[in-house]
Amino acid sequence: MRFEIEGPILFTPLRHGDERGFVSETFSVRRLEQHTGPLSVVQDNHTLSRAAGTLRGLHFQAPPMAQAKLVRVVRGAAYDVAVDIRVGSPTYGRHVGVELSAANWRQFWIPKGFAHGFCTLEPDTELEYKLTSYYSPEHDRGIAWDDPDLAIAWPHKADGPLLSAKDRTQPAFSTLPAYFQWSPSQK
Ligand SMILES: Cc1cn([C@H]2C[C@H](O)[C@@H](COP(=O)(O)OP(=O)(O)O[C@H]3O[C@H](C)C(=O)[C@H](O)[C@H]3O)O2)c(=O)[nH]c1=O
Repeated sequence: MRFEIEGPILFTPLRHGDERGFVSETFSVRRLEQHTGPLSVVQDNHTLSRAAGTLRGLHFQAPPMAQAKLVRVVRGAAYDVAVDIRVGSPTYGRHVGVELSAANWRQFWIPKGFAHGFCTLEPDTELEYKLTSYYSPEHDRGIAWDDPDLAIAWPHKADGPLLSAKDRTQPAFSTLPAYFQWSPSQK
């Protein structure tokens, strides 16, 4: 599935079931490259968030260490969000939000030029996500999860999400430098 915002892709790999269970090709470069163009995955992350209502985001890495991400939930469920931060994009500042879960088996492709975050919907939620550039703390950047200009309807609890100290103090979207430029031909 594609969205009004050009770039993000949501898809569900097949699960080949039999009486033992199933086999699923959860990652295939040749299949993904048909939609994303040339791909070079260099890192795989696995995160565990113990409490439902844990929110990690909104994060991205600045060029030249910008990352495209392929996200899936292997246990539990999460509301996963990608925000268009490509200056000049007709959908600049708008976001796509999707529910990813071990049950729905969905995967979410988030190209470079997007900030990423998720809020868990169940306890002990685990995500695995593939990255096209290595982690670089010096290039780690963020935007406030609750920025009014982004107006993301996070499914956190009434008393607010569980956040890292870093995520409690991320800058406002309006202060974001032009890290990414949009171009019509971009995949
Ligand atoms: C992301 C990352 C973190 N770390 C270390 C650095 C810290 O010692 C510890 C926690 O890092 P941080 O608080 O940045 O982790 P998250 O809040 O989950 O950050 C991630 O959250 C959102 C969802 C993202 O898409 C990014 O991958 C990333 O920004 O793991 C590493 O060693 N390698 C890594 O790739």
